[in-house]
Amino acid sequence: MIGLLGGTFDPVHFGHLRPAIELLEALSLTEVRLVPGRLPPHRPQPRLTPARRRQLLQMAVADIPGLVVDGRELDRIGPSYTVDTLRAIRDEVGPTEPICFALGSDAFCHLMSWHQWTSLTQYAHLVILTRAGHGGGMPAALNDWVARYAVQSASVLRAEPAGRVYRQPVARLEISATSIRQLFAQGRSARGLMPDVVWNELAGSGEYGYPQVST
Ligand SMILES: Nc1ncnc2c1ncn2[C@@H]1O[C@H](COP(=O)(O)OP(=O)(O)OP(=O)(O)O)[C@@H](O)[C@H]1O
Ligand SMILES: O=C(O)c1ccc[n+]([C@@H]2O[C@H](COP(=O)([O-])O)[C@@H](O)[C@H]2O)c1
Repeated sequence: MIGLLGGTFDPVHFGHLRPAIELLEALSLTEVRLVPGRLPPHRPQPRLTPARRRQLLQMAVADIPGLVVDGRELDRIGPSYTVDTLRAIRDEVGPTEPICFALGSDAFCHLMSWHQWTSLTQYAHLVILTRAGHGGGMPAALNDWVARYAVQSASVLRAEPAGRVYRQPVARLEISATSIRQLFAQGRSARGLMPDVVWNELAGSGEYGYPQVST
């Protein structure tokens, strides 16, 4: 059973990595693939280029067994729709291998606006990760939909290739890429919020406006 965590990763931080590691262990996954999007369909375009976000992600996971980068969305032209990614991965792994697509509870709340959202569970299970600072607010219609597919035991995920919704509690880390970009823009340190190798790279390059040049 493999896991996927899609995102913008602008930049990657411990709020991505720690939940991914906990997911790997809790569901005994063979691997968790971090899948950076090239052209997020739903938000302002990332500050860093696709190539740079891929490079930083690769640096971040280099020493973490079980976490790998899947760059297929960066290599694809057009909006990075998750349904296209899941369909492609399903074709690769075959019809029986369970796939778990994980997403934070904040992202999950917007699921009904995603491209062909009802088809997502044709290809994968959806795993909702608890996210600090996000107090719920799931639309009633989505709540009803979840109730039809939700399972309480991870063993059910293993027994079927796709089609279920599961909640995985993970460490509540109040870290976001938005707040990290703000720290950089203010010339403040973001050390400790991401692997040192990523921090050193970003701090040294002046990306996100760091350090501020005083006039
Ligand atoms: N601190 C966190 N805890 C749990 N899940 C998280 C956390 N940060 C991000 N995620 C989840 O990881 C996935 C990718 O997130 P993304 O790359 O957009 O990071 P972000 O910090 O939310 O970025 P931004 O602040 O730019 O929106 C999403 O499913 C998101 O919900
Ligand atoms: O497919 C869609 O229409 C769609 C709409 C919004 C978000 N997503 C996916 O949700 C994941 C988390 O997105 P984000 O905004 O937190 O980076 C990422 O894999 C996105 O591609 C996908």
